[in-house]
Amino acid sequence: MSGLPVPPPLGTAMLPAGTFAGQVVAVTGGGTGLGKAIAVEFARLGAAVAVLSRKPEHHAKGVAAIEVVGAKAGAFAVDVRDPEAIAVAFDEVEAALGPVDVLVNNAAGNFPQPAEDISPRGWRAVTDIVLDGTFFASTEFARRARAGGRPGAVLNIAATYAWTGGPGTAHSAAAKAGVVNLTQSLAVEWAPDGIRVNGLAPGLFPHEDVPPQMRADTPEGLASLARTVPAGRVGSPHELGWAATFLCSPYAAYLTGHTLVLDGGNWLRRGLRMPDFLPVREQFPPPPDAKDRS
Ligand SMILES: CCCCCCC/C=C/C(=O)SCCNC(=O)CCNC(=O)[C@H](O)C(C)(C)COP(=O)(O)OP(=O)(O)OC[C@H]1O[C@@H](n2cnc3c(N)ncnc32)[C@H](O)[C@@H]1OP(=O)(O)O
Ligand SMILES: NC(=O)C1=CN([C@@H]2O[C@H](COP(=O)(O)OP(=O)(O)OC[C@H]3O[C@@H](n4cnc5c(N)ncnc54)[C@H](OP(=O)(O)O)[C@@H]3O)[C@@H](O)[C@H]2O)C=CC1
Repeated sequence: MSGLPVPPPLGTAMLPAGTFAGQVVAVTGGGTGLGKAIAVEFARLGAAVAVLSRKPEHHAKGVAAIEVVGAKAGAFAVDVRDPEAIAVAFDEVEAALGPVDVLVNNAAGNFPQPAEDISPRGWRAVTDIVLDGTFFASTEFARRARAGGRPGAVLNIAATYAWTGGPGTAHSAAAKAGVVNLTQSLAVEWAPDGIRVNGLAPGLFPHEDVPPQMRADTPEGLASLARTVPAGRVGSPHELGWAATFLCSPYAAYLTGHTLVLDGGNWLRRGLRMPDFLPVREQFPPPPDAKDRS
């Protein structure tokens, strides 16, 4: 045995068919990577899915992937850093598909860089998208659900370095830590309204849309990444979709305020004896065309 068993293939149902029939699910950043995989799993279970993000080319990819599994889809232009634009996008989703029942806060920005090299605008871009964007979208969702007397579910996509921090991720890790904490505050505030708020923290889930600095493109690169994980492999995006649909489903009706880690045991692998320490500047050397911010 060289690790944990492999999962069933893409397309295998985990929850009963129609679990989200008649529901509208909004996924921020649902046109690429993990957001797209999550959107597709909701669609497979009967939801109409709204993709909320900035770029038309990502809208087209998300809608195509959702429609392929036979579900209704729509794409709506929004920058989650702008609360007024979020309100407009929710109006548009309601007009096109109906009121949102499930919100997945998946949109993120990230670029690995030593902390002292992150410019103020770079810091704000990442933390505004990840933490402020999650807050703005969640509160817009909850105000509408409460006004309509509808229950609902919010799922916040975190990362395992939310608990540990880590080299090259000062901005992203701080923002994700805020997201995990926000998940807990909103869960307790909104439980009386029938709104559950949970989180999902992925480990290593490489895919074609992740920015070049965070990619493992070659088979050798992927194999070497897999060897770093106790499970012996990286995650498949549809596995994240299964966890996401479970957390937002009626089968998790008593589960709120929890952030589930899905990482093949990776964040627990620290031992008494570790590989030689590699300083952040050796892990993430500046690209040749990097701006000189000194
Ligand atoms: C190997 C397996 C995978 C491992 C994954 C590990 C964990 C992954 C976690 C993730 O979150 S993956 C998600 C990553 N996805 C994205 O980042 C996609 C979207 N990204 C963006 O849109 C940009 O990168 C952005 C910067 C986050 C936001 O874009 P925006 O248009 O608002 O900003 P800009 O005006 O372009 O830039 C603002 C500011 O940021 C600086 N900056 C941008 N990119 C970089 C970079 N690569 N390196 C250094 N600095 C960067 C940019 O220069 C601006 O600052 P100033 O120059 O004006 O000071
Ligand atoms: N891939 C991995 O291994 C890991 C990923 N994660 C998390 O998983 C989630 C998905 O990441 P992943 O799929 O890998 O990355 P992607 O880069 O593929 O996805 C990021 C998405 O966010 C959207 N987005 C970015 N900025 C904004 C904004 N200002 N407003 C609205 N949408 C925005 C982008 O769409 P657009 O450009 O159209 O706006 C894009 O679809 C993120 O929360 C990430 O932090 C966590 C740990 C590991």
